[in-house]
Amino acid sequence: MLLTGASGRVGEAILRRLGEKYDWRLLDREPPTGEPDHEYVVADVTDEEAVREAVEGMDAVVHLAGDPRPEAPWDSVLANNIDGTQTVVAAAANAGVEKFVFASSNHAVGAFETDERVPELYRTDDEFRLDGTELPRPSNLYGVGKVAGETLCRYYHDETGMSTVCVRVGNLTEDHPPIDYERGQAMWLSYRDCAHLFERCLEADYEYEIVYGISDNDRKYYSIERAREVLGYDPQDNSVEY
Ligand SMILES: NC(=O)C1=CN([C@@H]2O[C@H](COP(=O)(O)OP(=O)(O)OC[C@H]3O[C@@H](n4cnc5c(N)ncnc54)[C@H](O)[C@@H]3O)[C@@H](O)[C@H]2O)C=CC1
Ligand SMILES: O=C1O[C@H](COP(=O)(O)O)[C@@H](O)[C@H](O)[C@H]1O
Repeated sequence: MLLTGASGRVGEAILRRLGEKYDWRLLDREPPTGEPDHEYVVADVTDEEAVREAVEGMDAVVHLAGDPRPEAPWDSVLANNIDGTQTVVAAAANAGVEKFVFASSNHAVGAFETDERVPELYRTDDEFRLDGTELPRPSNLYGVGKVAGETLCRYYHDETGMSTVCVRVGNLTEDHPPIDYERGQAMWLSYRDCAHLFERCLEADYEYEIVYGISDNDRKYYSIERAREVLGYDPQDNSVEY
């Protein structure tokens, strides 16, 4: 399995629980901080030759690398998130990789959080839900880049049949949900559920999917039914318990 952006937070959550389970090849533009437990490629995801070599022989690719900042400027979104994703997904599809898992974001649909809907939307008794079938509605240029990534995944799935899942990740934090932040609590993804969700993305059978990546929070405006149904996602954590 190839894991891009392996040295970041999502990579850490995945490797902490799934490090032993799979034969990983890690890729990041930052060198490892210590002696890595797995093969480690230092490369930028916009480097076509390095990416072509990195996907060789891989059954699956988990693509996390990119600029994670909601306020990321366009030049960074364009290079790291759009060009980078195109480079990785194209290389994977051309190399015959079977499964491609893309870390999309809540910001692909963040503009559904209109002034009329918030803050009630973030609370337990509100019934509004996004389920992945809605049209994209990005809240910033970073979100636009994630929508582009989802569309690239759709295109390469249709071109080559590579199974592709876009996980609209909520707010990943370690140990407990964000404090004094209702939005973050409604879209909390625990480290444990994060690893489990990506594991299901590597194990389940699917064609092209968009799912939400959050824990089973009482307060939520993202449905996790599709992830349950198609991937067998069975989250254990809930921000209400903190
Ligand atoms: N952490 C979260 O709550 C959320 C994360 N995501 C997405 O998940 C992915 C991972 O996010 P985090 O782990 O939180 O970010 P992070 O910043 O901790 O990790 C990203 C990693 O990607 C690497 N990277 C960035 N650009 C690169 C490039 N051009 N080539 C090679 N490596 C590159 C960085 O060196 C870093 O190690 C990102 O795509 C982000 O947009 C989406 C929603 C929420
Ligand atoms: O996509 C992302 O979303 C989370 C949550 O967004 P926020 O605007 O509520 O903080 C963010 O923490 C993360 O850095 C980003 O990659």
